[in-house]
Amino acid sequence: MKTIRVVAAVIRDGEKIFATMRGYGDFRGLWEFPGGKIESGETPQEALKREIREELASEIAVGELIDTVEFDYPTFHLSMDCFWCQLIRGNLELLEAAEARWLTKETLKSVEWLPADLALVDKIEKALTLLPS
Ligand SMILES: Nc1nc2c([nH]c(=O)n2[C@H]2C[C@H](O)[C@@H](COP(=O)(O)OP(=O)(O)OP(=O)(O)O)O2)c(=O)[nH]1
Ligand SMILES: [Mg+2]
Repeated sequence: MKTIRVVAAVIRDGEKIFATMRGYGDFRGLWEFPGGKIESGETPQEALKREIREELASEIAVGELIDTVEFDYPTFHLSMDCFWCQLIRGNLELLEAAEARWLTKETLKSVEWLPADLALVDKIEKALTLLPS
């Protein structure tokens, strides 16, 4: 099975996390973290900054790796590096996504996530619970 290498940005602002809904394709209507496929010659961090420019017309700072998600979809294997990120510049314009929300630990599971994201969302929920208040 072919492996697709993807990077995803978990953009955090205090207690809130930014999530987007896919507006097209097989996963239309499901929620994800913005990002996309790593192109040849790019580091994951470079790919992520490029994707956020392309999808959201914004600049991010890429922080620590949260997790590398490994997930078998029916037609491909997904290997996805997920990073904590912060917005540096721009207004997170939805150039591709159908919808976006800032979610808190209370509302993180109120949207329907892509199947590969469920374990990651658990990890993020725990991290948000441990934030100093
Ligand atoms: N960006 C992103 N992709 C995810 C997540 N979870 C998940 O299973 N995926 C899958 C869906 C896609 O099959 C794959 C790559 O995502 P993508 O469609 O964003 O790639 P891309 O931005 O390069 O878009 P394209 O040019 O290929 O249309 O990763 C997630 O949280 N964020
Ligand atoms: Mg994308």
